Amino acid sequence: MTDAATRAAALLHEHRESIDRLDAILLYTLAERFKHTQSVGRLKAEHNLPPSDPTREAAQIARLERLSQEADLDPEFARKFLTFIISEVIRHHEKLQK
Ligand SMILES: O=C(O)C(=O)C[C@]1(C(=O)O)C=C[C@@H](O)C=C1
Repeated sequence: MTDAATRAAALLHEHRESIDRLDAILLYTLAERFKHTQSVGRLKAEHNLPPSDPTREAAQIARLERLSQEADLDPEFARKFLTFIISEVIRHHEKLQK
């Protein structure tokens, strides 16, 4: 291997270590979020509240779009990501209401 290729391989390894560390953070963060939403789902089921709350979602999306601009992340990606997670949460809430 040339020096340049060795340096590139070392850099790739470092980036991949960071990526693995960040993926773990994302996963644990998501698990913690789901613990809170499970509690919300139980509360909603106990009090006959609807699984989804579009007003709350609109506020969350607006906030995330603002944050993603500050964080230099594509706001459209942030919106799709949150919408994907919330749709899974709503599915869990609906199951609790059956
Ligand atoms: O805050 C709520 O009411 C929730 O049920 C949680 C949550 C979310 O995952 O953030 C999920 C569904 C609602 O439509 C809005 C928000």
